Amino acid sequence: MAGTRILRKVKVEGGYLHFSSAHFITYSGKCERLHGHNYGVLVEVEGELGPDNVVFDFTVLKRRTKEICQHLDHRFLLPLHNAQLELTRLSDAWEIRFRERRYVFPLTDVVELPIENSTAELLAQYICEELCKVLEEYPAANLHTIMVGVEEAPTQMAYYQKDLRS
Ligand SMILES: Nc1nc2c(c(=O)[nH]1)N=C([C@H](O)[C@H](O)COP(=O)(O)OP(=O)(O)OP(=O)(O)O)CN2
Repeated sequence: MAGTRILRKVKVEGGYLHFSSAHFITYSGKCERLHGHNYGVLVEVEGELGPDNVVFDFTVLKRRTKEICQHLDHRFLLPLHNAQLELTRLSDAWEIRFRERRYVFPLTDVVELPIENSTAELLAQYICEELCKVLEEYPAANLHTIMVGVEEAPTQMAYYQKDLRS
């Protein structure tokens, strides 16, 4: 029917869309012990068909998501806006204090993230916002939403979805 809007989805997942990082989160006034995850990432983009009969090019989406994963890979995920942590940037290291606990990580081993906590939810949001910056380089008038999922383990995943039309 003329004028009917058909929405489609493309998804990239698996392969090299992963990162292995160390972290801890704070919750309920407590702080987890330092540990790591092999995180998996998925991205879904929803929209109408573009001029090349694709919603968004898988190849580009994978490559740009991989770049973000590489930025996080083999690093300690430092939540810069966590009010429960006392953070001090030394000349060569980040010092992190939570009550009597004290961690010191070399700057080279840390990725500084503009988030409150390195939960899967906020990591998904961070990756999504970084991808949105990247998408500005491509024609995107046909796109409606983008969703990023971050898998901490096969049993647990968090998603963040953003409306690209508002
Ligand atoms: N909604 C969320 N809940 C939790 C998050 C999160 O990011 N979002 N994160 C954690 C912890 O960081 C933790 O790494 C995962 O906790 P948990 O699955 O309990 O830990 P285990 O791997 O030890 O669990 P088992 O499956 O029992 O081995 C917690 N919650």
